[in-house]
Amino acid sequence: MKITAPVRVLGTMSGTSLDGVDAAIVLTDGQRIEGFGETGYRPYSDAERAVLRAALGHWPGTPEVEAAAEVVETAHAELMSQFPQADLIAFHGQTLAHDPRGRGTHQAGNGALLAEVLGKTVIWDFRSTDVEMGGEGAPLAPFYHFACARHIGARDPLAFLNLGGVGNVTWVDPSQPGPDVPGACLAFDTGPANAPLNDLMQSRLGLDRDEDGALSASGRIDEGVVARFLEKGYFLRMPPKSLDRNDFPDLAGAVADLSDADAAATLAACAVAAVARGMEHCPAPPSQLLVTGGGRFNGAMMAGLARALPCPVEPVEAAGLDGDMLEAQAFAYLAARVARGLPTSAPGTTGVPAPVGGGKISRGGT
Ligand SMILES: Nc1ncnc2c1ncn2[C@@H]1O[C@H](COP(=O)(O)OP(=O)(O)OP(=O)(O)O)[C@@H](O)[C@H]1O
Ligand SMILES: CC(=O)N[C@H]1[C@@H]2OC[C@@H](O2)[C@@H](O)[C@@H]1O[C@H](C)C(=O)O
Repeated sequence: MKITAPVRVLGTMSGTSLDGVDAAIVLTDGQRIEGFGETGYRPYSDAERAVLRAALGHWPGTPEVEAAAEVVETAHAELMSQFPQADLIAFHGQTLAHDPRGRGTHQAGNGALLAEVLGKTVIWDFRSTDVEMGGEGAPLAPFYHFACARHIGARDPLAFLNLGGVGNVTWVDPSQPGPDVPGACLAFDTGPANAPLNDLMQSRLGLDRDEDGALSASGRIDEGVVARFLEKGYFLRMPPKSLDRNDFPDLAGAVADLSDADAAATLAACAVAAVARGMEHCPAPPSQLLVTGGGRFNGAMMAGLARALPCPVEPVEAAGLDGDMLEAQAFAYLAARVARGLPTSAPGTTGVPAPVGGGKISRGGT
């Protein structure tokens, strides 16, 4: 479909936390955000999550990935069918393995199949082209962060932080003419965010997460563990740079001897310290840090960020945005850009040598 005016794009995202699929409608022409529409969520069942978890780190062609793809496709088809009003659909899929400098990047799920089942145009496989062109393939939300900065009327540089399973930050200068020009965006993954804490809660207490960060807030931070964590090579690399969910396998072992509360406090502090270290790369001090993703509900992480950073730290809701849906919206926005032939990443966001548009377009119906 050729976009010339704003269309209703349904964006979907299945994040590294493996909790479920988010869906959100954005009215956009791929440049401006004209409005927001309905949203939805389809959680994975425990059995489905186990299939996804078993496929983490595996590559296409393995039975683990095939089983995961089926789970992802079924969940997305169910959720997407609840949005008959969508003109266009964005399907991110589930990242199972991400190794941009080695084997590439893989998001499970076949968008062509979804296009056929739903009878609508589906845009998918957003990351491969960027990686093929020498980029990190992630993060991809930054161009949408730029559009959000414009949408909320920001004039001074600001930063968006996503605290999902992994953390990623985008420094944005909304006074630039577009997200792909040099100096408009600097983005990268900050480090592990909720994933190690979730894994700790699961293995020690059989819980999915540290609700509101209560356990983290009750413990004592082991500063030695945090200091050793910051010595990892990843933090010495200049951005742009990206991570796979399980790129810090030693972190669980580093808190193994601590009490539940102290281990949780220390893992939350590692997530915060990684962000604070990352923010040192900002080209100019941001006027504020707007936090999206589930970690904005973790009181210990938010308090830690407020202590560590010189600028105000607030959830994106403070600016009228929806922190539960921002990433699903981001892929809706990127799909509109793909449909228009506009770039979706740039040297400042993924390290790709020149702005590039990713995404496969699969047409459904007649
Ligand atoms: N009320 C809450 N209290 C504490 N933590 C929470 C709460 N709600 C969500 N979280 C944390 O946020 C995580 C989900 O965040 P989100 O949905 O942003 O991640 P994701 O999109 O799966 O990951 P990514 O952005 O890395 O792909 C949960 O797994 C949990 O750790
Ligand atoms: C390879 C991949 O799926 N990366 C995710 C992950 O989750 C957070 C962080 O790591 C970010 O790089 C990215 O997701 C967001 C939505 C992005 O591309 O902007």
